[in-house]
Amino acid sequence: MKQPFIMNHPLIDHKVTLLRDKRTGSKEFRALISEIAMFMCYEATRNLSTTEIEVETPICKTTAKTLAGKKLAFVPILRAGLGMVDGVLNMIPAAKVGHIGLYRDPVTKEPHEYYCKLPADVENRDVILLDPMLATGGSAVDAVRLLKNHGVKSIKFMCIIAAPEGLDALTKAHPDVEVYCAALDEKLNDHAYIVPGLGDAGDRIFGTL
Ligand SMILES: O=P(O)(O)OC[C@H]1O[C@H](OP(=O)(O)OP(=O)(O)O)[C@H](O)[C@@H]1O
Ligand SMILES: O=c1cc[nH]c(=O)[nH]1
Ligand SMILES: [Mg+2]
Repeated sequence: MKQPFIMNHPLIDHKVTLLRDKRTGSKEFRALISEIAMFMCYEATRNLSTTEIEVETPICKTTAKTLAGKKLAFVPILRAGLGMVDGVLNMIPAAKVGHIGLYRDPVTKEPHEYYCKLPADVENRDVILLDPMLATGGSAVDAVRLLKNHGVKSIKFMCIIAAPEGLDALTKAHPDVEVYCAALDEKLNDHAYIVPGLGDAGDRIFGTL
């Protein structure tokens, strides 16, 4: 089983603290989610393969690295995952974007799928699944299953805050998926919200509190 990659970086910790603050309004919240996603994308793409090409600088000809290998797709889990999309696209503008719509039933906490639109060639792409919150893990487990049912073989999951329960569920169900998170919190409360967490990410991004 792969260990989750916890960002552990002062700039990210600072931004996550601002996200947690209940006084942070939607405009700033959205900007912070996007910035954190951009930083995280840097780590999640660290092992992309490169190849040498010839390039002529104003000084001389040389060989230099360029991205090689498979193409990427970002797949946000609606709604909250949408907040991470512009940050990661800032880093990799050529990536395709798929969407998986899931909402968590407020009573059972089980995820329900309501939308799925993926790039036609998704099975040939490295997919980075995006959702700021990994709580019980139900939504992430289902989203990864959906991607695998579409033939995707290489999947990374990027979240901003994870609960130990969600990490456990995701790594048990999908041990092949690498997980990147900005912060690993303490636990879930009786309503399956992350403690201390940041509240409901989707509602805070879209102002639907
Ligand atoms: O790990 P889990 O227990 O499944 O919980 C995490 C899910 O809950 C939230 O979505 P929500 O259902 O609130 O939908 P929203 O993004 O539309 O607000 C969050 O964005 C995750 O998708
Ligand atoms: O703490 C939580 C749990 C699920 N979804 C959220 O947005 N926040
Ligand atoms: Mg929500």
